[in-house]
Amino acid sequence: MAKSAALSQSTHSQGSWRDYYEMTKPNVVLLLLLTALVGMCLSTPGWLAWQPIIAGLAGIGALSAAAAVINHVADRQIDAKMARTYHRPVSKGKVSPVKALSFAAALAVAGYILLDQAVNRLTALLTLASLVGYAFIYTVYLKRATPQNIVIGGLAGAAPPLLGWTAMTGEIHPHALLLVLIVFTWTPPHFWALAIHRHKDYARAKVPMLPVTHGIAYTKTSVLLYTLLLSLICLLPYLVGMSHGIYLLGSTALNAGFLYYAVKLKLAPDSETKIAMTTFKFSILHLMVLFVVLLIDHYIPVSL
Ligand code: HEM
Ligand SMILES: CC(C)=CCC/C(C)=C/CC/C(C)=C/COP(=O)(O)OP(=O)(O)O
Repeated sequence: MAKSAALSQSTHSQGSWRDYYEMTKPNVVLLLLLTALVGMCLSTPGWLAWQPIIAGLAGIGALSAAAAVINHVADRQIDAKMARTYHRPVSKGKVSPVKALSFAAALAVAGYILLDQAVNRLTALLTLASLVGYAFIYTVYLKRATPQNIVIGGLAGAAPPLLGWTAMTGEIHPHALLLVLIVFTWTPPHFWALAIHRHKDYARAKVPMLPVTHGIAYTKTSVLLYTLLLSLICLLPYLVGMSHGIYLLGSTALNAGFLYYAVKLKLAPDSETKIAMTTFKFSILHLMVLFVVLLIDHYIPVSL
């Protein structure tokens, strides 16, 4: 379903607010903000002041959204070749690259100034570094260069718990890095499950994602091994005394679920990719509930 013709630069219309909203990848940004909020709450024993929470989330959200918009511009040719993405506003020609980049610049400048002035400079700089990591290092370079693109590039998407933590304390704490490590390890099985389902898309667009370069069987094994690694890493918050009983039980149940799907995926025939999509969807539920459980456990510390 190649739609390269849709790239025609002469057909740009105004683009509706919906197009601009879609370019910010709102669902992804919402989950990123949940992980940032949990980083904020876990940084401090008691209740938090509202002002840095609101300013921190607005600033991190604006810079994340800006990164997503830049991704739409940088990837417009790739997106136009894939069934999943050909309808995106920039690849379809509904919003011009210049307008999209102006929107991204406005979001990025507003977000940076907000973080720098109303939160702290460390958080502003780390969030800007995450934008550069995702929008430029991952999107422009790694994505086209190596099947390890999302492993390395995943660091930017994993940063928000640390950004939330530094927003509250102004310091980089090992516990915050542990939360980053959890999201970092979660990213490969999250993405490769989808990439298995969409491997033909990526092959057509000549993007060297793991299922394209190393095959479906190897990618399934990688999903399973990273999910196993994730289950072990998720034990660390309990083992270092950062989290308690509710977290141990909740995270164990969630990781058992993720492992169940990863094993089912590995055992399914390579031609059957529906289970890959189920695994991908579960990965999103997994991370969302895991961070909610971290939050509940922080305020209700039950000893086990
Ligand atoms: C380099 C790292 C990552 C890659 C390559 C990646 C890739 C993807 C892709 C290709 C999709 C499908 C989007 C679509 O359906 O059009 C997706 C969906 C999603 N991702 Fe990721 N992801 C990454 C990191 C993250 C992180 C860190 C989070 C949140 C903490 C996240 C949250 C989500 C959510 C919530 C969706 C569903 C979006 C929707 O339904 O609109 N992802 N991801
Ligand atoms: C400031 C900060 C925290 C920045 C991080 C921003 C961010 C939106 C991270 C999420 C990662 C993500 C959705 C990758 C998919 O990109 P893709 O191009 O591989 O997927 P696509 O084909 O769906 O566009």
